[in-house]
Amino acid sequence: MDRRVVVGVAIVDGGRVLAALRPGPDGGWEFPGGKVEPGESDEVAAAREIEEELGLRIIVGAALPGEELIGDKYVLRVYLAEPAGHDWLPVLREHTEIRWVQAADLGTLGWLPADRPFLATLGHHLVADG
Ligand SMILES: Nc1nc2c([nH]c(=O)n2[C@H]2C[C@H](O)[C@@H](COP(=O)(O)OP(=O)(O)OP(=O)(O)O)O2)c(=O)[nH]1
Repeated sequence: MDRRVVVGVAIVDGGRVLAALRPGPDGGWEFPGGKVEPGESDEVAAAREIEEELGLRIIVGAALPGEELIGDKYVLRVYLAEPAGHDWLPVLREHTEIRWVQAADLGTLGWLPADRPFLATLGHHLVADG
């Protein structure tokens, strides 16, 4: 069976990315997002999940290179995005904490294992964006 895609959304604003803390024993810092539904594009899933989880409207951009396996059922892709506006009042429906993180601090968070390979490329992008 094909692996289902999980989209992680790297929401970038002013040289920082939004990291979110997933609670629980398998928790850790991650890119907010979730599973792509059958028939849904990655980009539509990304926008839907971010609206659902954080109440934030975003503009979805390019995927970072690569895919990472999560267990034996899922594969993680990470998409760049930016907030559609600057009037966001954060609501946390699935996460216990969020942080805007600059490139130099990316390595200090306890990221989920599948997210770590994306951090170097993301860091370059944040420096260019800042
Ligand atoms: N959203 C997200 N999930 C990640 C990342 N890295 C990583 O290993 N995961 C894992 C954690 C979860 O096991 C899985 C995503 O599941 P999820 O619970 O966010 O998916 P969902 O919102 O569609 O939830 P559900 O409808 O299935 O309950 O992928 C990441 O950066 N973002």
